[in-house]
Amino acid sequence: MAGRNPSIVVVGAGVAGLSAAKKLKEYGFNDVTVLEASEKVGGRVATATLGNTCVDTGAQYIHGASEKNPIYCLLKKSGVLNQVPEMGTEAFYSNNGHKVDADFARRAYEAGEGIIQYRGFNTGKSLGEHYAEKTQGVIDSLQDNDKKMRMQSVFALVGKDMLIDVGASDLHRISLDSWQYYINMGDSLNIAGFMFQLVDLLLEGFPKECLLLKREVSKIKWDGTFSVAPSLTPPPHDEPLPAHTEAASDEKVRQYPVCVVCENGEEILADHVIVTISLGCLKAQASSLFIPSLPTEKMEVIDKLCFGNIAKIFLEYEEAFWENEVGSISLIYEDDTPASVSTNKMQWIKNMQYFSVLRPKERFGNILIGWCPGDIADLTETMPDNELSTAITDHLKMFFGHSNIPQPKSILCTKWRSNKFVKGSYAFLPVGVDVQVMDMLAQPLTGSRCPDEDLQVLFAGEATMKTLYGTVQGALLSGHREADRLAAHYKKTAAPTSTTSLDKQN
Ligand SMILES: Cc1cc2nc3c(=O)[nH]c(=O)nc-3n(C[C@H](O)[C@H](O)[C@H](O)COP(=O)(O)OP(=O)(O)OC[C@H]3O[C@@H](n4cnc5c(N)ncnc54)[C@H](O)[C@@H]3O)c2cc1C
Repeated sequence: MAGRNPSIVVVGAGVAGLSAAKKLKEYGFNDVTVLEASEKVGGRVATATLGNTCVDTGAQYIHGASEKNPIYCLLKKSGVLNQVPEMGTEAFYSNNGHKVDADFARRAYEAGEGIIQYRGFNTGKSLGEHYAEKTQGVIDSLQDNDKKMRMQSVFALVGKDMLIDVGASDLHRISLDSWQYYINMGDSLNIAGFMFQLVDLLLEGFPKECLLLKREVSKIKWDGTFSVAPSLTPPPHDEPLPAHTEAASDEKVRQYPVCVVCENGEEILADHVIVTISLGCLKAQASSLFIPSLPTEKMEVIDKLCFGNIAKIFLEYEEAFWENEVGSISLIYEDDTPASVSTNKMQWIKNMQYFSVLRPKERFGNILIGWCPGDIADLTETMPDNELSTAITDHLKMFFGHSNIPQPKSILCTKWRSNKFVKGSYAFLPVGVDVQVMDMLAQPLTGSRCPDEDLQVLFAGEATMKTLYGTVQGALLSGHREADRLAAHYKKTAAPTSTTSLDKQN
């Protein structure tokens, strides 16, 4: 196969799919087709309109805003980061209707973060077990009962926020060893309202005709021999149609090992397919999507890994009821304890403890984003807007200690779990599963005729990166990894481009 111009299909136009396609083009592969099921590109980097504003319904933080992070570098180079405002201050309120001393809350919060961000190495324990044990140690060491209570409630807040970071419903389900290979690229930077520009940057220079929207892939047939008559063989997208010559009609029938079938009946033959659909979609469809079926080990990994969910609830107000410099509002239940950090659908509102402010006001108006995790996010997706709006308003009134908090003029709740083409937010590692299984998910499938050489089905996407899963940079680098794999296969080297220097860091 080496020596011929391979046909490569990329399934999914999220960050992983787009970055794979862009990198393949940079390597000089010129028969690359991206098939995207929905009518938009970007996947979990997404926007929606609220009032007159465009909001990021998916990713909005650069986790690790440093030169080590290719997303940070890309957005910095393009000037996007110059538009991002300061984060703003943190405000804390208690369910007694009082403001909590921000210095105390911040210090207690940092102490809790120090404990919860522990990286376990083959402990086999849950994050919940570890967190309850270590925070109890700190609380026991305090003399003052009032301080014990206050500290405990902030530790619980840290635990609840962690559920949002992971997309889970219970700290006891999350493996303490989740981050043993994780690359810490630095502090997080909130770029709410600006993340989507990343998608435009990834699309730059990518031929539009190679990107096919509303193409839901329903079958990936591999390890076969598929062919079209020579005259029907489609030319690479950026080449003109060949003149119909003697040589062309003498050409042998070209054979491909892969046939990608779309829901609309279209079939695209390929030498390689890079599958970038989410773990949530793999869980739902892997058993019927691939013909022949995926190997048992890969199916087991898909089954074992968890795919969480979070909801972002955008609340737009006529006037802000928070102070101008505030960037986030945290709500503390005084009787919460770190040992009890898990969700309870009957009391779902108790997991609406974190609100970020969409800044700057001049650009976005008065918008708060309420966040909630796991099964609470699943629940809010199903709730009518007016019910959500009333419950959240009453909740805020209780914490702010006054009744003149208005109803939002508009509300928008994300629906990632019910999104057929995503089915949740991001992957997480449950207790008892070794994070190295993500390497198995990333393992390509080779044809049975020539297993050492015949790369056919490749896998990218955030859940295939044990060092960076759940992030945009994880998705981007997984796409590059698979493009590099094909380039190595064909012994190609990348043409020097603007993004190449970023990739070298990895
Ligand atoms: C609410 C939310 C907040 C987040 N916040 C952050 C954050 O602040 N920072 C951060 O770094 N990360 C964040 N993430 C995670 C980050 O967005 C993802 O890790 C990343 O975008 C995943 O990219 P991907 O390409 O792997 O997958 P996806 O974005 O899911 O792309 C897969 C694509 O495949 C398409 N597809 C699915 N099925 C088919 C099919 N059968 N045929 C064809 N196409 C198909 C989908 O439509 C989709 O476009 C967040 C995610 C969510 C949901």
